[in-house]
Amino acid sequence: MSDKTGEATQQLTAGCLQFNIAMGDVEGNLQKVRDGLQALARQGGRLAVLPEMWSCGFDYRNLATLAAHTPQVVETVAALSARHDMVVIGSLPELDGDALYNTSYLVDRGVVRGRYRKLHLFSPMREDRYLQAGSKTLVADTSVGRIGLAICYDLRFPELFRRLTLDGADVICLSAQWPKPRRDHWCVLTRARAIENQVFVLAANCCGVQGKLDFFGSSMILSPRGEVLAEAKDQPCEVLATLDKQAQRDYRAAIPAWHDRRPDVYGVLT
Ligand SMILES: O=C(O)CCC(=O)C(=O)O
Repeated sequence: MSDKTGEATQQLTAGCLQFNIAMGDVEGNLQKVRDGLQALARQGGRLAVLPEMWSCGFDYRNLATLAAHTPQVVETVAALSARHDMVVIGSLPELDGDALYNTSYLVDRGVVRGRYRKLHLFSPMREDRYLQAGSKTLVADTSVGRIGLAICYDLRFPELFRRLTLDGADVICLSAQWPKPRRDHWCVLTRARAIENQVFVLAANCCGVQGKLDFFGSSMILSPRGEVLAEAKDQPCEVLATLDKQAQRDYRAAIPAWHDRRPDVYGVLT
């Protein structure tokens, strides 16, 4: 599919942490992540994906104050990722000057390898009034392979996932707070993005109630064939699966949709 595989690990144990995000409670949420990463590490996890805005939720009124904690939160996550020999990905509020972003941080064994600012802000919930949109995609080489990042509503934009795959991602990690009643969209779209790009998709959602919103969980790990390798129910938990990179390469060779594309006719993506 791409010669930029960034191949590091043939068999990768990877997981999503699903929990109930307590609005505004940075220390409480951080403790859930400490516990969850430890549980994943005990089961051999080398890659962990956390939900969207996991440190505090969308507490818009206090977001600038809460975002001021983010550098410290990222430092703590970096220390945990080093201790557990892990790549950890999840979105947090980021304050840059006066601007606030919904930013996914990719931390690899103690080092921040990249940041991705959410491109598509969810206007039905006024995210675009409080936050600035990013303007760049991110695919990074890590100790577990080449990883592309996306956040929640981004899932509805196949062009982004195609771009990440064109840039060599073999795993795409999505942090989300995807509420009821749109579970069917979540299930279909995570699967579609995996199948159409022949990538692994790790999609971490939150669960429980936050204000008026009720979250169904269903964090997912999908194979490049679209098989559901692991799926959470609606309670706090971690889900894990083994990602077989050789099987991914074999499948891409067997169904060579990538080579058979016709961007000369229909696409500007090259
Ligand atoms: O697209 C959806 O249905 C949910 C998106 C969302 O809640 C978000 O991006 O925060």
